Amino acid sequence: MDKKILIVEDEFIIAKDLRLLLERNGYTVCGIAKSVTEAMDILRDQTPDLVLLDIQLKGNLTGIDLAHQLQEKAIAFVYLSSNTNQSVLEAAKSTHPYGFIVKPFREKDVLISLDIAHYRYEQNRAVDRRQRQLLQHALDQLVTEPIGSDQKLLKTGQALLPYVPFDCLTVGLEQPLGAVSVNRSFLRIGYDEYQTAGLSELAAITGVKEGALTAMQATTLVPETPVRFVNDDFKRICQQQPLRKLLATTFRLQSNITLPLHLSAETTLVLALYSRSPDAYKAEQLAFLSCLQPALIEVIQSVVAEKNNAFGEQNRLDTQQMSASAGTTPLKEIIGNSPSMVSIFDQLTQVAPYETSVLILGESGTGKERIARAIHQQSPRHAKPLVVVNCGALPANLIESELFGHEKGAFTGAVNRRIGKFEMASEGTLFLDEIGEMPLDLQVKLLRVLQEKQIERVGGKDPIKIDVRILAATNRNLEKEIAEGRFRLDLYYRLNVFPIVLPPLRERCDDIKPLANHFARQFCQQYNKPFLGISDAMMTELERWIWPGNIRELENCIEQSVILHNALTPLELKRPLVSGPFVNGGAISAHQSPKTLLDVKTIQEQTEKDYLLSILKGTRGRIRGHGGAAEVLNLKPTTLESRMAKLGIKKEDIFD
Ligand SMILES: Nc1ncnc2c1ncn2[C@@H]1O[C@H](COP(=O)(O)OP(=O)(O)OP(=O)(O)O)[C@@H](O)[C@H]1O
Repeated sequence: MDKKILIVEDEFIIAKDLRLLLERNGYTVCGIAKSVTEAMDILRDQTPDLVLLDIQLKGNLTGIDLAHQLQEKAIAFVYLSSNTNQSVLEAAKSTHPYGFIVKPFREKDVLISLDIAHYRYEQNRAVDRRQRQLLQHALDQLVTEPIGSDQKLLKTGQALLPYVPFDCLTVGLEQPLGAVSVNRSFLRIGYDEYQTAGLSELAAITGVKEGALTAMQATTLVPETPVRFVNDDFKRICQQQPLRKLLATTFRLQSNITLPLHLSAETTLVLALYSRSPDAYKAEQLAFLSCLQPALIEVIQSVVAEKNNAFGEQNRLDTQQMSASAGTTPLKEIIGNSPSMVSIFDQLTQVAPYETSVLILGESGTGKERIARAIHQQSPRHAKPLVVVNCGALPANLIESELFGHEKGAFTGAVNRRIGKFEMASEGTLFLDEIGEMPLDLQVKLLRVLQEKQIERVGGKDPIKIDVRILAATNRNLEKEIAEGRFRLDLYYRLNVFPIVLPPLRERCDDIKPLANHFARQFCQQYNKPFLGISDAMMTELERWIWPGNIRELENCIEQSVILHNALTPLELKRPLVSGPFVNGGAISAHQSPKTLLDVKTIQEQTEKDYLLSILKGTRGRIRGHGGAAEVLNLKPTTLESRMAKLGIKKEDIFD
């Protein structure tokens, strides 16, 4: 075996037992630490293959704090705990452990968990190597591709996208004097659609003059090495760098990786990837990009060589919508172009080719099964079956034989031998829908099957090897289920290797229109009726509704309208949506994400209008003098009046 393990456990007896157990099975225990400080001391001299990590430790710091350090060092770790507190679980989950062993544990559980952790670690490394090779190849090809500079920069970003997804990519060149100019920004507005902005365009969108933008650029320091800013670090860097803050607020960006590419002794090109998720970027992704710096430098040098003035002089207002494949998604049957769906497509494309288990989470009717089907379709197993099991719909006494099969005579009524779903899905994919509904005793059996990769038919004697990829879904909050004792922590960790969280339809209003058109076209075809579009009135109603039943409810509503519609006119809503809360007031609501730069401006103006109105209401419409709105806002009264006129704020709005 010859693998080095570090045990971080403050209970002496457990730590000693673990040491004996591991050594008995050929592992080397390179140390036992009772606290994070002791563990860090050991890690200064030793690099273990894996760390067994208790969550509650002696001292102020917990195992979760150490996990963050281990992540940075790319050392695999497995939690060892009996803690089922929901917030602790959430925090532990966010550190992406390689496994979770629940105390008290059996020797076999520990050994299997370690095997799985090593396997996953090796697999991750192999995937990483393969991804790097593929990307290296794609970048090498780009060097000689005869395309324009913007297109080449964008294609460079697109090549990175499956490995390091982004919502906005900025490319800037550090001038010999030290100032950086953000010369090109590519804002992602669809799965494969981008809007390009130069410096002057950025000035137009943000309302900050070009001169002021240039001044902000001058204060933006270029990092020497690649850096990553997530969560609070991102907020902090935005406070220090006004240009970053401006980009972040304008495009709602929340995390970033910045990659300095040193083209020569004096010239550095800065490539920055931004995401709308606060913790989009992991340490591994930073390491991954760092390794690719030489290949990226070559591509950029080819751009600079082909078009020497590509950066310095091309900052004209230049709005372009660039699209590699005209707004299509990778999966035609999954409709959605909102930023959250684009992010789901990115995750799906990332995980589909591998053997990784995927846990799909989301409210009922958000499309979990559809995503599972798409993962199977995009995987190397697509020619083999996808078997779907609804764990919630099976009677408890039948579920075991349904999953694992049974031998003839195994129980009353078992007149023939029967193959279970695991065997049916052989070499394919098994989708365990509603996994949160599975009875506890079966969860234990399922975990063993997943770990040992073999099943036993009910009433059978010999184990049968299985080769199945597992996808699971639930609309339940599994952390809460665990905290309340209805779901096993270790099974959760086994399944939750790659979670995909589907947002409800009310959080992605941008998708309502394309989905409605898609369903209307589909049902018109099914009911043999002409499709002449959806009336504006109906679309407005659809976009205002909060959709408690999600996509399935929208689908039913459209079907009903198609059935009841018999005129050669656009589709109308035949039955009103039952009264309820509306979400959207105007053309672009706060719930919608900006799709174009114009949308960004509209949202900004709306926000400003709302803000000014709230102040004006507070001062009962008084603008001038002591306690007036101008004083509150620290503006000249004439400036405030002209802003009000520009935003169309009238007296009636203040007193309505
Ligand atoms: N993005 C999408 N594009 C087109 N149709 C979709 C999309 N998402 C879901 N649907 C449709 O909406 C309906 C509900 O989807 P699905 O059954 O996948 O949801 P679910 O989350 O698995 O629901 P449940 O939790 O109730 O099992 C289905 O008819 C599906 O075809």
